[in-house]
Amino acid sequence: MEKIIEVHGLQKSFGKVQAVCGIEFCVERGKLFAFLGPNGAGKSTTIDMLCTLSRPDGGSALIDGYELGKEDGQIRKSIGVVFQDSMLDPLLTVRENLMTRARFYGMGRRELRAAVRTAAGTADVLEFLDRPYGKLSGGQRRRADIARALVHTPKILFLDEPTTGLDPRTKEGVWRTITELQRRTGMTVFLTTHYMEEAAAADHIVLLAGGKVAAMGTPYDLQERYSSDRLCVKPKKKDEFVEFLIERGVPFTEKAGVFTMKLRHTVDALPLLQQAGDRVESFEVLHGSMEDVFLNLTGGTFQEVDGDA
Ligand SMILES: Nc1ncnc2c1ncn2[C@@H]1O[C@H](COP(=O)(O)OP(=O)(O)OP(=O)(O)O)[C@@H](O)[C@H]1O
Repeated sequence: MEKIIEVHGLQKSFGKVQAVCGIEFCVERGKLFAFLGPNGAGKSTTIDMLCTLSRPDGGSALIDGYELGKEDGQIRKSIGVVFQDSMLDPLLTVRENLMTRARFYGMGRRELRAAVRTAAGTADVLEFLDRPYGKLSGGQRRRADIARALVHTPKILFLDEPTTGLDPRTKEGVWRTITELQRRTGMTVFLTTHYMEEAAAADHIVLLAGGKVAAMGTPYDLQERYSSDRLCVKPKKKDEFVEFLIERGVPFTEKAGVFTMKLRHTVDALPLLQQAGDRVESFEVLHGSMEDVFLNLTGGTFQEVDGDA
């Protein structure tokens, strides 16, 4: 697979605060890449450096084959960026905003109109193209922000928390726009998000904590390594079930009459349930989630999860 972003030992400090501490990672071309981490982990600082907005203190990065710090003009042509705070003029219509942006790229009149039409179609803003940006709803604004970032058909689209602050339905709509545009155009999308269901849809994840890479991999890899499935059992007789678990040395927790046991693999529930037989009134197997991965890795203990059952 071809790498479109390669980051080596990137560092940035603000006074005594080491925001980014020598991170290393790659992003493959055409993928949906999620950059995760708790507040203050260093995500925005990293994005600012990769987007040529702030100068790294050390390390290097190649973006679409161009060297950060030496070929920044080329990098700016290769990327589109949607920041947490919008850059559009509230008094201008969406079309006027997009035209203004497109002029930066030295397009001729015809090319300009076509670029605006394509970006508007891709980001699903055609319906309100001639309305002032300041009069749009939160979800419409986010789509217009995305259209602005697409106007010069970038190879990489950076989205810094694109769905934060939107109601669940609007969030779902904006998220659909992003995933559809990524699938249709094959564009590389570099996303930061605090929503784990969005992260779970990514092709690859890098999780940052305290300015360092805490983990990386596919959502599946991370869930396998840093979360565990759980078997929850409601027994017929509590005392008998406790005895059964202790006899077999199975660690458990109990809350309101429901016993929870960690599983290394989902199928490990089967022998335990078979042995427990009619001691069990009801049960369910809960799968490890990206939420668990995030909490395990950012809770201060960077330990791989051990299955206990
Ligand atoms: N311009 C700045 N001046 C001083 N400190 C800064 C500056 N920008 C960021 N920091 C500090 O650097 C650290 C990383 O911040 P950053 O904004 O990159 O985190 P983040 O992962 O993007 O967080 P969030 O999820 O809240 O957006 C934090 O401790 C922050 O306070």
